[in-house]
Amino acid sequence: MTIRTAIVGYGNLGRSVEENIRNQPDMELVGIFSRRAELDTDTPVYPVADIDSYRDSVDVLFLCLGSATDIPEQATAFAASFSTVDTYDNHKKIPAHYEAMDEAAADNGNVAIVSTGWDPGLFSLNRTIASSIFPTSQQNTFWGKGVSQGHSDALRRIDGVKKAVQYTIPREDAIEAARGGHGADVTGHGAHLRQCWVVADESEHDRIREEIVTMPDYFVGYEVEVHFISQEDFARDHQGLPHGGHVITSGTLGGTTNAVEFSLALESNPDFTAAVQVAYGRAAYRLKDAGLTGAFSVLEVPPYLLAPESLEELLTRDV
Ligand SMILES: NC(=O)C1=CN([C@@H]2O[C@H](COP(=O)(O)OP(=O)(O)OC[C@H]3O[C@@H](n4cnc5c(N)ncnc54)[C@H](OP(=O)(O)O)[C@@H]3O)[C@@H](O)[C@H]2O)C=CC1
Ligand SMILES: N[C@@H](CCCC(=O)C(=O)O)C(=O)O
Repeated sequence: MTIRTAIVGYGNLGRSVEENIRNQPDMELVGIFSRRAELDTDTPVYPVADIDSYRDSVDVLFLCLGSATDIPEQATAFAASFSTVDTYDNHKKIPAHYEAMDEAAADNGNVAIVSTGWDPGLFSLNRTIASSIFPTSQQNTFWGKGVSQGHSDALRRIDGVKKAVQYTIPREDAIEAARGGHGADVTGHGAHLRQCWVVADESEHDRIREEIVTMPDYFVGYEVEVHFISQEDFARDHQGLPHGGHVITSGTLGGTTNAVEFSLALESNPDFTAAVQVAYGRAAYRLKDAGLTGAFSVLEVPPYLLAPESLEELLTRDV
């Protein structure tokens, strides 16, 4: 059995999904759908406007679009025609995204796995598992230092921005406080600096800075630095896409203090995010094959469905 996959949107994440699928034993890549006519790839490229004519030749469509504007505007139309897997990461709006994808997918007999990746994604799973272990717990999430693709995409959607990247920088003292069980006063907003490096014409700097610091969900409430630099400096200093972070949970059980920490250290945020997304693609295929439809979050997908191995093999190897 070969799962016939396709990609919509060919940026950092789309390129990493393409490369990842090449190494999957049970998947093939039918093509890439893009708004742009020409892409630098050997994979067949099709106009996204024609995507519906490929309904019968694609089992799972990977949505590799930006979360700031693309996914809210386009994702439900894709879910009406295909089983999909996305990495939508605007946390406040995930419940509404889930509901919209559920309706679009269920009405058309498809599966939509939403908000995979690592945060949301593997961090979400860990937050739920760790907090379920304790009757009461203290839980803190830290990101970085690294490139948030979601925040960088949001910067690039501002008119006049030619290039942009956003580094999320956590306060080390806040991480240590959480590890010591003293994270109660640590908030996500207070524990991170959002550092933006932007290329734009000088006449636009003031307006762009204002749009960044007032952007809801992404920047409001955080300490934000905005640095305008030249194309040359951007090309020299801001090509890497590392990231990572920690979910730290602690609680007391019968008078003893116990802690759980889940950490990621990623040399490439898109390569890792793509790897998670592709594994959930296998699950999407299997859920649909089992007759299920509608939206699923990572909390609702049994982990064995992610693996190419059989449940019997996993019981022997991993349990
Ligand atoms: N859940 C998680 O853990 C994570 C989630 N993400 C999510 O992934 C999303 C995508 O990130 P990323 O791939 O870095 O975003 P990009 O900005 O690289 O790509 C987003 C879209 O922009 C278009 N695009 C890309 N490059 C160009 C270009 N040179 N010129 C014009 N258009 C271009 C592509 O669409 P088209 O081909 O149609 O032009 C693409 O799908 C983020 O918004 C984030 O939300 C990322 C990391 C972790
Ligand atoms: N969704 C993030 C991954 C989690 C890190 C994060 O949320 C941040 O740096 O703000 C991303 O787009 O890179």
